[in-house]
Amino acid sequence: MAAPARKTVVFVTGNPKKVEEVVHILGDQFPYKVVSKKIDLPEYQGEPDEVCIQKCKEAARQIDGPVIVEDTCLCFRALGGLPGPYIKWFLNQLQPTGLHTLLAGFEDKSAWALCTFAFSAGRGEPVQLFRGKVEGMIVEPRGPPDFGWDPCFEPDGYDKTYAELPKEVKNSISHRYRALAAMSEHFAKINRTSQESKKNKQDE
Ligand SMILES: O=c1nc[nH]c2c1ncn2[C@H]1C[C@H](O)[C@@H](COP(=O)(O)OP(=O)(O)OP(=O)(O)O)O1
Ligand SMILES: [Mg+2]
Repeated sequence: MAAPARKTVVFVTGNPKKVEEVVHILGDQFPYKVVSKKIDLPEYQGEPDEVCIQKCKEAARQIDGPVIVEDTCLCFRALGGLPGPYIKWFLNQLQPTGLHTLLAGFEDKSAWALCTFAFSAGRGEPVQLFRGKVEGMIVEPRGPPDFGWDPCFEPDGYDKTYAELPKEVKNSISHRYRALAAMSEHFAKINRTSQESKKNKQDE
């Protein structure tokens, strides 16, 4: 018998680099078939969880079916966690070099990258969040400027920036990897539970 078709979930993002990494990280292990749709959702303000919930509700409203979205923060310890969810505007105006200079007056160059994925089964359905965090340092940019602030973020335990690390390495340790691992684990658990209950019914 053919395997049942996997359900589809739409990853809504305006950022093709995120899509590349998500596809690479998930491979075909994820219970849903992920397709991406390029929509620039509003850049909401607030705490990271709140931003993600609003973003996901808007995506579910537009797609009218299962969706995932994600929001990425880069938080400087010396600045009390800013730019955080506003990193996109800081990066646009300052480039990675300027992000490093922003900390010139501070001894503490530590930062953390936080990725939050949000899932909703459809319009009006609840939103579930999955988070991944990586601690590191803000350094003078090194490596190819292919993706956002990658050249100025050096994850703890490595002497290379995200931009200098091979893609396979970034994608096996990153904030995005960790958040996706949490999301995959959640859906794998749901799948196991529903298969067990099906089996129990058959055995009755
Ligand atoms: O792994 C990353 N490595 C380097 N830079 C990154 C990464 N992940 C996001 N970024 C950049 C993109 C954007 O300048 C900001 C997050 O803003 P964020 O709103 O989440 O992304 P976005 O607007 O580009 O795409 P989306 O349509 O999914 O909201 O940090
Ligand atoms: Mg955005």
